[in-house]
Amino acid sequence: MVKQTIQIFARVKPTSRKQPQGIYSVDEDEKSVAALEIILPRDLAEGFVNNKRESYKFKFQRIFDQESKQEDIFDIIAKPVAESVLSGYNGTIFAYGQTGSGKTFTITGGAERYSDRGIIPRTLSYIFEQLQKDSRKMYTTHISYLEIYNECGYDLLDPRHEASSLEDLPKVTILEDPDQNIHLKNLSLQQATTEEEALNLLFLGDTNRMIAETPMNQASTRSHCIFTVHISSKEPGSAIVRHAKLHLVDLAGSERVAKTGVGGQLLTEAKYINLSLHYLEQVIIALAEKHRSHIPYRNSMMTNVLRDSLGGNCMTTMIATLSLEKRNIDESISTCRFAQRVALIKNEAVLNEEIDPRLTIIRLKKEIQELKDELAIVTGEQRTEELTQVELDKLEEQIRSFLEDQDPESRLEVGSDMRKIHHCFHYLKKLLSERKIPEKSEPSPEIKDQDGEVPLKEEEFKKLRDILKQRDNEISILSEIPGKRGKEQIKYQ
Ligand SMILES: Nc1ncnc2c1ncn2[C@@H]1O[C@H](COP(=O)(O)OP(=O)(O)OP(=O)(O)O)[C@@H](O)[C@H]1O
Repeated sequence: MVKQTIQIFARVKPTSRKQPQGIYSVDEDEKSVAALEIILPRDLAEGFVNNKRESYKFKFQRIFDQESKQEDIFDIIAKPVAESVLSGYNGTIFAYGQTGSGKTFTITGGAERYSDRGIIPRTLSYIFEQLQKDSRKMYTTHISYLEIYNECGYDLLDPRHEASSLEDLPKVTILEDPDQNIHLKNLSLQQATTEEEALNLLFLGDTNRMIAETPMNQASTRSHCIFTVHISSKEPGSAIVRHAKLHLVDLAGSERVAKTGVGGQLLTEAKYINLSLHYLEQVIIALAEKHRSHIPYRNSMMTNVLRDSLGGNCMTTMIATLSLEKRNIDESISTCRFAQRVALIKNEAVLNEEIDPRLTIIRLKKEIQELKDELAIVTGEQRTEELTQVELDKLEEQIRSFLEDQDPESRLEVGSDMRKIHHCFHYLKKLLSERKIPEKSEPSPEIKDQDGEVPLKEEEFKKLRDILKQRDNEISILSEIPGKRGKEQIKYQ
């Protein structure tokens, strides 16, 4: 088991306009962590969150400033997570930040240059490279791509996506088993045997992804997307299979509704996004609190799906994307605050191992066959599953002649074949049930007298009474004739 708090990183998006001096500073000198200081411009400070403060300082594992390359992001953030997924642990990387701060650029990448490839294509490339190198194990890789839009789940890899409108597509729903494991109904798992196949699935999903335009961002994604790589591994000959999932999550923009200046459908979307991010925040607050027993995962689809990634069996990393321009200062501070809370959450990642039932059946079948072969050598006859009809008839004939035999010493010899022994009992039971079994006569209970002695039977009693009577007579005769008494006495001596 690996116990670890959620790792938090910050990435600052390059600004197109000339950046006013002193909006933020990065302090990398601190030993294990880096600090990002956001300095409030004088004209903004008044009426802001806390107008007495002039700056806000936030700690991160590392801060990627405007010049950082996609390659650095992969090497430092994603590669260690991909490595632990290859060893059998669950992993999650999620990007959180306001619209246009670079979440999609970081997770998926930009389409213009090859070097702009983001975490997903680079991770796929790395994973397949490692799988090819490792000949000790057999691996299977599947991809799923889930979009959560207005609290409903959609399968981005559903081939009907292009032909149907979103409402006509089957919704992905959450099922919970008795062990509280989450299963997603209607979310397909597509096998990918090569990097190319996996990349094609990513492109297919991205094409299907919901895109809407807002005044703030010309191509802003209004949904949460979870790209998942499922890896199973097994050593040849072993029945133990390891399963690990890697969630790469691009959340919808975290900005507050009021600022985006949208209405109608987009306002509805924004409310849903805000609500689900609010629930995400609630889960994170609950997890960060000590001794809190109830975590409100069930409030939204996203927190349900990411249940393991937040406070569960997973190694999780968050990337706070920041667009540190003057107009975005408040959103940037709120993103950093969110990250500080996330950093308090402890996860416990365990190796996800299970015994493959199919392989166990194959192994047991092989073992049974070997035992049958051994038995056939010892008994000289090939053992089949059931006794044949000829064998059954012969056995029943044997039982009947045993029952008819009057010799008390006679025996029923069927050998050590358990199938024959069982059949004997069944057959005897059948015979007994067909015949009327006489009811047993109850023996008369022995009645004890007051002294606890068992009374004599009537015949014995009669005999003894007669003897007693005879003795009485003799005594009375002897006592009547005194001379005769002495004579008798002499006679007995
Ligand atoms: N680090 C970066 N380097 C160069 N361009 C970037 C960087 N980050 C973002 N961009 C560009 O900024 C624009 C907005 O970025 P992106 O679409 O990734 O934002 P987002 O946070 O995903 O927004 P949304 O919430 O709408 O999904 C894109 O054109 C993207 O190419």
